Amino acid sequence: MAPGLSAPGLSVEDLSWGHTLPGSGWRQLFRSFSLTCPRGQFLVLIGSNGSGKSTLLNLVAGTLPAASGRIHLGGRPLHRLRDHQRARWIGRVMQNPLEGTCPGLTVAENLRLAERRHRPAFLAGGALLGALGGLHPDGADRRRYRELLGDLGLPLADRLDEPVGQLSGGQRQTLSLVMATLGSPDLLLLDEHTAALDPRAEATVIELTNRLIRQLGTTALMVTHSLEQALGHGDRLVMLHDGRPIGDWSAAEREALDPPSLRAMYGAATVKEAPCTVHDGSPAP
Ligand SMILES: Nc1ncnc2c1ncn2[C@@H]1O[C@H](COP(=O)(O)OP(=O)(O)OP(=O)(O)O)[C@@H](O)[C@H]1O
Repeated sequence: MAPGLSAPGLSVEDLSWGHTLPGSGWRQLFRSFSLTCPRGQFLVLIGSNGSGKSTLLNLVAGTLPAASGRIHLGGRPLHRLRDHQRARWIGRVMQNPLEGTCPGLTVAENLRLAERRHRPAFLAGGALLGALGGLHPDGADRRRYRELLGDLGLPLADRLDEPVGQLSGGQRQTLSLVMATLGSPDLLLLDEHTAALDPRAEATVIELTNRLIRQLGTTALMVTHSLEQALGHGDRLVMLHDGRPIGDWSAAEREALDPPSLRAMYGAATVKEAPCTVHDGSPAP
């Protein structure tokens, strides 16, 4: 388990959110949902289709407004911040490699863009000033990026001037991950970020994911459908069903599980009811 796990990380309290169903029905997906992750915890989220995994990430990221509830990150009330303020503290990688990067811009320009997102423009004397200059990376930027990518052992270090549209899906997802973690965000949200990759690229991206999370001490929520990933990565595994946590295991407790036992739990009929509130990865009573 990562060090410093007693510091405040992510806290979701009493979250409610629902959606209309085809026709005129209503489904209350999250009802008084709470989840606490100490700082630096790497939490893996699994669950059947429609169980609310991506929605939970969207609610935490603020891209979907919650009907009610409070979300704090490192003690900051995320639910009260504006989008650009939240973006400073949260890095995110989506499932589709095309979503996290701008294909027409080069690798260096994409990195520059990500850097600016984490340190947005500010007002001084009535004028809007870019905290880090323009979009075009200068010599110092390029040296920094080459060093960063080189230190991470990524061949992208030699491809700074290539348009991102020319990279493979795996390379784009690698770049998305580096971009998402560039400003050392307090929270990293990973939404099935390896699902569209071939096994080799998946292994590269998941290894880099582990390394970056540990290096930066970032709290992370990773959604996956891969039971192998769920059983092999992270400090804690939570299973959602119908907007409720129905399993919550520490890395040590997870060792008693295997893919067939997890798969069996996906069927609601075989699932033991669990309370809506889970804290710190301790086993549900
Ligand atoms: N913005 C939205 N408006 C209305 N309904 C939504 C919205 N976002 C999600 N939903 C609905 O909420 C439910 C949960 O969706 P969600 O994408 O969170 O599931 P999931 O667990 O991530 O599933 P999957 O594994 O298939 O990606 C679904 O029924 C979905 O249709």
